[in-house]
Amino acid sequence: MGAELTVREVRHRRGGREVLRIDRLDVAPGERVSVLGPNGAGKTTLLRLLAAVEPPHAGQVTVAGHSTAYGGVELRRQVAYATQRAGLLSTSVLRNVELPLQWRKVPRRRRRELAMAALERLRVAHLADRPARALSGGEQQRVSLARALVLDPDVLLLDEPAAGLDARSRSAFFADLDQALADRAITVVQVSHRAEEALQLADRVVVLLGGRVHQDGTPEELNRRPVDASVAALVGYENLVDAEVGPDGSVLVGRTPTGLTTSHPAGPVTVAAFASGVQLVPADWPGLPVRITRVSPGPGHRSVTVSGAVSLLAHVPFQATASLLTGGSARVVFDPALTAILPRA
Ligand SMILES: Nc1ncnc2c1ncn2[C@@H]1O[C@H](COP(=O)(O)OP(=O)(O)OP(=O)(O)O)[C@@H](O)[C@H]1O
Repeated sequence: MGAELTVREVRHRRGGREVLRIDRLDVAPGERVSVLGPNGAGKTTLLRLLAAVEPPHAGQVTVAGHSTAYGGVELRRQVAYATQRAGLLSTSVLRNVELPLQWRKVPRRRRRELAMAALERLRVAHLADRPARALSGGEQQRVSLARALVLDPDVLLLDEPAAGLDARSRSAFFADLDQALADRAITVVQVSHRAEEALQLADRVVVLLGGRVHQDGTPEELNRRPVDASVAALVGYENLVDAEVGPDGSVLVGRTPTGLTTSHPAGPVTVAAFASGVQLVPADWPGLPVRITRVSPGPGHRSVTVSGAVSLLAHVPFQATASLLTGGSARVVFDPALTAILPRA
């Protein structure tokens, strides 16, 4: 059973400056929470407090009902913390994973069995005899996770676990991590500044901005209903457009209807649109009139930038782009399923 984590009225300073201010944050036993925030948002600071590396300057953090202020061996046994750098020792991979078991005085044979099983779970058992420092970044991340999981912790804290991996290795890594965690009710908190990482594995995503919780919801809620433009940008909405809601609920840019409607009251809003939700239609169709300023190939689509009534990035499927030429005219229509209407700050 994973452990419950609680954060209450926490204030924490670094270099004389308050960098974390969280009144309340709870993580239920077995829950998987991602903390998403830009560089410097306070993510690592929060993990360090949860890991009892340091106590908060004010307030309280508890793990399984015990305050981290007192540290303690029992608390450290329950929590595994994989820091941003894999931090492996310059011995063999197997030895790196065995070491925490040796500190716990696990007999040698059992140690080996458990370490090999952990390496197998992360698909790196074939590297057991290799020097740990001579591995690729992705291999080191896997070994580091095997080392964290070998003690069967109640809580796993992960700081940017897939940092430095390419897109393909990243999704393979998360798939294997998911598999490794599948039969365990372990509480997981992972931090990342990339939405595509934060949204994977998570039951819940906590958005941290300037040391404060800005939004707390399911990956679905974050995607569909970011609370404002800063969260929308973090989630990956490429376009943020100033717009107005008319008295009938229609959304206008300038005075031109976008085709979107909303239950927001009349007044200024921001339209957040994924580039894949921006459709370009012929210039004599209804929509926002634009001129195509650039067309460039992207993975599976063309990236098209437009300006005019609105400046936007559109991802247009290859087969639909034959008539899209730089300098040409078009109209923009939004796909409501890939668009969110947000209050304007
Ligand atoms: N040793 C330190 N001394 C002074 N300020 C620090 C120190 N470490 C971090 N900070 C500051 O504390 C704030 C929070 O840092 P933290 O490392 O928790 O952010 P983060 O969200 O994890 O960032 P990143 O994504 O870049 O790792 C930042 O403004 C940072 O500049």
